[in-house]
Amino acid sequence: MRIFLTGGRGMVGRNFTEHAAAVGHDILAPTSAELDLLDARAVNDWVQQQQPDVVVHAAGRVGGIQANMRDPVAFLTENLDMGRNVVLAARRAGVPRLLNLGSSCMYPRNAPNPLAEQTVLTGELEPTNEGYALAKIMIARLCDYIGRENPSLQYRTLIPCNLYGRHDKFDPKHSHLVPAVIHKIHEAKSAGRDEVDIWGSGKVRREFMYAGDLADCMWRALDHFDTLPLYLNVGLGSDLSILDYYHAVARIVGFEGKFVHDLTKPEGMAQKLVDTTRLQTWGWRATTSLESGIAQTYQFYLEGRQA
Ligand SMILES: NC(=O)c1ccc[n+]([C@@H]2O[C@H](COP(=O)([O-])OP(=O)(O)OC[C@H]3O[C@@H](n4cnc5c(N)ncnc54)[C@H](OP(=O)(O)O)[C@@H]3O)[C@@H](O)[C@H]2O)c1
Ligand SMILES: C[C@@H]1O[C@H](OP(=O)(O)OP(=O)(O)OC[C@H]2O[C@@H](n3cnc4c(=O)[nH]c(N)nc43)[C@H](O)[C@@H]2O)[C@@H](O)[C@H](O)[C@@H]1O
Repeated sequence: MRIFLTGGRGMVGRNFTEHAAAVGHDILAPTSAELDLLDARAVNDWVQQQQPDVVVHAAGRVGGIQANMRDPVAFLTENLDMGRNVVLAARRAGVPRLLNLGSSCMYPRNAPNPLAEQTVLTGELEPTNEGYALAKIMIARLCDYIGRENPSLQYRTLIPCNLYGRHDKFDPKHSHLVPAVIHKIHEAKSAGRDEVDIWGSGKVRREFMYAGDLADCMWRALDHFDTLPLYLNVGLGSDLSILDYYHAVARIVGFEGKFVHDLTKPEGMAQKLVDTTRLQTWGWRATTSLESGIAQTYQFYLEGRQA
């Protein structure tokens, strides 16, 4: 396959290109410096020229709860503009297949957990990431509409739960929970501190999948494109409390100190667990345990610090 991968240098993109299934495929993955996805004309020209068999849209402005709260304008407009430019360029060039990456933030804050695909757009969104979620919903819907108008174009959306893994972002300004906790606990241990702060009560729940598993699912999606529903949740089907993640990282890093709660920090959704019924019927499940995923991510973090 000749694949146009956006976001090829990001966490999802790198896990996708590093997967064993990537061997033998022609993956075109320009960086943002080579192709700015905010530039509609450049994206159109590029797709027309390259004529890929499939587009995998894994670029975006992505970050944890605080980054989303700090910069809702950029999270909305950049994700909307990139998505629109990529999807419309694919349609204009007649690219028959497109795999779009959504996010579990697309679900209403009060939708019943586990979050089923048909509950998108049935209620108000979580305010801490509303801008990002709005953009994600619009691009997923754009993909639906295109398929309705032209059934020969199969544009599908995967809706992953929270992710972590190799090539994650560890800078506290942008990081999601798991890389943030790895960085905090490693720093505390290295400095001989016996206390680490947890944002919030530690009681809210999250479902974190290893990005290598998502990459495996994406490759299966490309190999079985005809069987993909319009929206497909990609998750583990189980979640843990924030405190559980702190304990899991502490075990791997070897930190024996205590945790204190910073209740001034935001908590976001109380729970965000995706319904995996459709995923199971489709025939895929994640295989990396939390311990193994955190150990591999911590190894990656340590290599980055030595470099
Ligand atoms: N991380 C998660 O927890 C999570 C969970 C659910 C869904 N997702 C979805 O998965 C996808 C990938 O996320 P990720 O975690 O891999 O993000 P990431 O690591 O932040 O990577 C984002 C990528 O987008 C590219 N990009 C940003 N602005 C661009 C622009 N103007 N032009 C071209 N490329 C641009 C960046 O390219 P350069 O590096 O070349 O600048 C980067 O490679 C996103 O759609 C995200 O919403 C992520
Ligand atoms: C998948 C992502 O979900 C994101 O929501 P969301 O799960 O709350 O994003 P995260 O930042 O991964 O997780 C936030 C949850 O972890 C708690 N938490 C505890 N300690 C920390 C810490 O040190 N750093 C961080 N970041 N959180 C921490 C935080 O209170 C909140 O309940 C969206 O904002 C994004 O748009 C994205 O879609």
